[in-house]
Formats: sequence, structure tokens, C-alpha cells
Amino acid sequence: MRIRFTKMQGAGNDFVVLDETRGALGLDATQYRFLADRHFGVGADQILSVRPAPGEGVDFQYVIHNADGGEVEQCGNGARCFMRFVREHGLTDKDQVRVQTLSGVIEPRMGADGRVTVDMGAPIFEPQRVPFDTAGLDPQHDNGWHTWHLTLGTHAESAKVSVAVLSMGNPHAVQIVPDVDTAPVAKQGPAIEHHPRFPQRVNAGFMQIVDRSHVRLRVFERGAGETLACGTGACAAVVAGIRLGRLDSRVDVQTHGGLLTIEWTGDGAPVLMTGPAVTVFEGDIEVPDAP
Ligand SMILES: N[C@@H](CCC[C@H](N)C(=O)O)C(=O)O
Repeated sequence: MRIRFTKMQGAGNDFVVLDETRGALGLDATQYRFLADRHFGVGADQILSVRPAPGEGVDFQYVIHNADGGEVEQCGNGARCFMRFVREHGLTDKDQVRVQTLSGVIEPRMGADGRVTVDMGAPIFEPQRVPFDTAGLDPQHDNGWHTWHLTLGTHAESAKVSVAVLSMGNPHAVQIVPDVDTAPVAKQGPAIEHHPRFPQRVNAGFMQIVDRSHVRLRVFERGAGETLACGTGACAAVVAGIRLGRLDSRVDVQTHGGLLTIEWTGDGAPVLMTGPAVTVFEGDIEVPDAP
């Protein structure tokens, strides 16, 4: 099957975007993996499918697959690219749309400066809704909130990390590190992603606090490995930092791929994420038939 695609990036987190508004392409996990493959396919951290509204009150549906082929609930950098895509392809002339995702409705809005702001909804803190299994674990109380000690690996090789756990529609475990450049992302990332306390796996964030309104962040993403930026990871890290009393309500997040601005005024309020969304190129590709 030959399909048309658009390659996009948001702060270096890159996507293959598919227009499925006139009918679903019916791709399976092996075909999503093929599109994401940087040697044999197009190359991307996630595949984003733009689909028609599933019902009243929303403009579109947004379906996200990680590079490993698994469907996921949310993708922040992708949401900004989604907005630019529907505008550039004439699928809407609105400046702001309501989009149904697997984890709820988000609202991206085009800014006059070309950046996109997304209302990502309110963060979720209840461990069972992350999901995060806390059986037999004691929270480490810290400034009115808490973190959790996780043991990674076994025996002599084991390490203990302290993580804040929350969901932005998708699961995140965030640790505060002294320096992101030396943080053990490649070693600890996979161990945190697959830690048995996260039954649906987890995105692992490493945040360096520069001052109350600036952080540096690296994220080892579930199903994609370390990416140049993770939008929901930036939201989760800033929310964790605010709840732990270390950050103000508006924070610039420097990632390896670009700058994101995150705003959150506290419990129950939605998280606002602002950043770039760029079209890289468009093309056609022959996708091998599903086995
Ligand atoms: N890159 C994304 C997050 C994509 C999904 C994530 N890997 C997961 O499995 O939850 C972002 O910008 O938020």
C-alpha cells in the first residue's frame, strides 16, 4: 500500500503524520514500526493519525502510536504538530480546536508568533490512575507532596532513585538530578520504563532545576527511547517541581531539541504547554503489507 505522509517536528521530537480524515488506513503495529524506522522507513519517535471527530463537541480525533508500534494516550509535542497540520492541510480554519485523544479532550491553539499553545488538561496524581503500584511502598514526604523510592536492577548492580509519579494522560516518573548532561539516562531510563511497579510502563524524566522558572530536561520515553524533547514529560516535570515547592507557576523547559514553556496554577487547573511545531517535508512511501 502506498501512503502519503507529512514529516513534522516539535522541539526535535519527530513525527510521521497521516491524514485519515477520509478513511482509516488500517495500519497495524508492524506497519507503524516500519514508518518509524530510521533506516527502512521515514523515521519518527511517534506516528500521529488525524481522524474525523468521533462525536459532538470535538473537531477531530488524534491517535498516537509510539515508534515501537504501541498505541498511547497522549503526546504533547505531537499535539502542537497536529494543530499546524490541520491548519496547513485546510482541514480547519479555526485558531483553536478541540481534539479527542485516548485520555480525554485537549485544546491546541495557534499563536500569532507561529508557536502553538495546548491546554493539556489537568494532571492526575492518584497512583492507581497513573497506573503505579504502591503496595508496600512508603512515600517520602517532601514539601507538602511526596516522591517514591524505586530500586532499579538487582544485587550488586542495583540503584535507588527517588521519583515523583503522575499522569498527563500518559504515565511519568520524574527525578530531580544535579546535571542533565551527566544524568544516567541511557542506563536508568529502560530500567524505570520497565519497572514492575508500572504495569503499563512509564516515561522516565530527568530534570535539572536551574532556578524557579528554568529547568533542563531529558526524557527516556516509553516505546521510543530518549527523544530530543517530550511535551507531556515537560508538563509532568514542571508540575512535579511546582508541587514539591521548587518551581514557580511558569517555567521554561530547555530540552536538547528546543524550548517549551509550561504554565500550571495548581491542583485541578489545566497545564498549558507552548512551543514550536514545524513541517519538515511531505512524501509518499510504499508500506509493506501486514504479515
Ligand atoms: N513525545 C510525546 C510523548 C509520546 C508518548 C509517550 N512515549 C508514551 O508512551 O506515553 C510528548 O511530546 O508528549
